[in-house]
Amino acid sequence: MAIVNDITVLSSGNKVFSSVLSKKQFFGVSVCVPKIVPDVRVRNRARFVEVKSTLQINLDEKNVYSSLDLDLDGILGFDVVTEKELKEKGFLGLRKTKLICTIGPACSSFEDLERLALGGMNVARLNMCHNTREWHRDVISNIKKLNEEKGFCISLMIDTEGSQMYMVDHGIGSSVKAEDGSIWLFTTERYEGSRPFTVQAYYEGFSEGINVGDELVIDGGMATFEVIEKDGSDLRCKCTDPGLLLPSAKISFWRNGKLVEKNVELPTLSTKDWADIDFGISEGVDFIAVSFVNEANDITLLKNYLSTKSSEFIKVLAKVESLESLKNLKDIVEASDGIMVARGDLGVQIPLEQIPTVQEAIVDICRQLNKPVIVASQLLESMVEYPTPTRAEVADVSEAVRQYADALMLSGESAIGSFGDKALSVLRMVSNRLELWSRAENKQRLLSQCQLGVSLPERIAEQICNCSVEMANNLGVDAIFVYTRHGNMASLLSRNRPNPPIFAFTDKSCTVKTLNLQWGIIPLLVELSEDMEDNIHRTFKLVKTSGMVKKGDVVLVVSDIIPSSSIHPSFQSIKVKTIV
Ligand SMILES: Nc1ncnc2c1ncn2[C@@H]1O[C@H](COP(=O)(O)OP(=O)(O)O)[C@@H](O)[C@H]1O
Ligand SMILES: C=C(OP(=O)(O)O)C(=O)O
Ligand SMILES: [K+]
Ligand SMILES: [Mg+2]
Repeated sequence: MAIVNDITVLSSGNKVFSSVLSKKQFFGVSVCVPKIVPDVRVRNRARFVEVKSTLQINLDEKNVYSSLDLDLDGILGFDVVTEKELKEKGFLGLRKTKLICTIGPACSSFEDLERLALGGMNVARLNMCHNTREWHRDVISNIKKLNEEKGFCISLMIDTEGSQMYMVDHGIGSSVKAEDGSIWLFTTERYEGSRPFTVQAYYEGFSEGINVGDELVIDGGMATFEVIEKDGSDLRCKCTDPGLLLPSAKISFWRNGKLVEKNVELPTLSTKDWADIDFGISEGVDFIAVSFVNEANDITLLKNYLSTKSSEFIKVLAKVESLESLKNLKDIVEASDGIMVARGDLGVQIPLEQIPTVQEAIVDICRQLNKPVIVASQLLESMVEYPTPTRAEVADVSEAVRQYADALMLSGESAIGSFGDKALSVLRMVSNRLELWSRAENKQRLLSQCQLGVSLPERIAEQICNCSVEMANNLGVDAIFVYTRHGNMASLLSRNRPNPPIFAFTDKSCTVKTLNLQWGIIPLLVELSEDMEDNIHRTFKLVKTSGMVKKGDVVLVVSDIIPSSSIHPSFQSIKVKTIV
């Protein structure tokens, strides 16, 4: 069977072909068949079209005629990056840990984004704290273009600004040093330019409830002051631990070694956040990450809002970055569609030495409760400036992978750094390495699971997934195939962190985008019918034609498509199939 690669031109006169293609959402696709091939497999935007019925194609420019058979049910939505990885490394070499890049001025052009896409970016994050909506809109349109025209599968996430206490500025744009014993005024007064030993505080109520004797800490320990006088809403403070004051540095207050919680006074979603959320809805993003979540209700409120806008398919992620969110962790995890361990701000609200254990606990509870979890901030911070990471950073990334986080996130490394691509490749290589190592070490170890399902069908689905993973690991199968509409079964499989990759076949593009964030899942868009035998038959044929599997490969098949009609019985099952 011949493969036509690098398909570029379709003569404009070829109405038949383009209309047939557009029926399958191949909008604006151009195809050129360079020579007459009797049995041709057309590779198109990394989707495989199986050739069957006859079409006469006339390519004027090249004056070539060819006869193609197109089986239009036979399209496999495979993204170019996974396809390449699969060819190079085989099933077990596929990376399980997903990668997120924050998009900023250093990586926002189409070419920059394409490089990140090729480097394995699964999700692009837009931090609404920075830049204009127009700027973000351009990035979104570039990402969509990459997906549509270049065969990538990148999901989109917006991250709300939230309300937070920070210094507006000390007026000079760069950092200033606070010397030991120096006296500084933290004021809510607004003025232009700089005043010596004066810092503008962003939030009007920043000093409410603060007493003389309390500690004012900059950026989780960069510098520390003691409050020596209150003057209206201003605070006069003496530097007790010298350090740097960076523009927009974060402020926290401490009393007797405990955080004075100011965050709870502020609304989790500000007026600007709601406007950004509306922007996200209209742009069709896949995830909204909510900053400074304090309680489950913050998430429920947004989820309810999304359903009134018929946008409930947008997944809501809670950023755990306040002391309050740690107190309400389980409820927040249950209410949300996923969690981000936002270590940047978390490190301002809890002592730094607690971050590693808190991270491990959050990652574990999320996996138990079947919610994807992202480890974020400062993973490779030194790479904002330097082309290689520190050994300690590599150890930190490895630890997050070893803990089985679903995804790792780059912030400044990609947004403003000069070595974003390199930082991404460090994440990719460290993930791959650690995953291989974990697999070798933990071969027979099953992860402990709590029971989530309440109803019998829910419990059956859960048991099927737990047992499937045990079987898959014990039998050493090459891949797990799961048929899933909303991704539930795929995610229950992923919760068990199996050795082989999970190929999730779904007919919903929003499910594809959601599953992109989850550990070990390769989502594939296909047409699914209610006849499961037919689905299996068709997809197996497709994966064989695409060269994805070869003779002798063993695949474990799991399904939870529950038909709406009674013609086909409910189909929840496990099968093991050998490719013939
Ligand atoms: N869309 C953007 N436009 C301009 N700069 C950005 C953008 N996104 C991120 N940045 C820059 O990258 C840095 C790191 O990003 P991030 O960690 O998301 O934000 P922050 O540091 O504000 O928490 C930011 O401090 C900011 O300087
Ligand atoms: C990811 C984080 O949030 P942001 O970058 O928006 O401050 C964080 O605080 O770690
Ligand atoms: K943010
Ligand atoms: Mg934060």
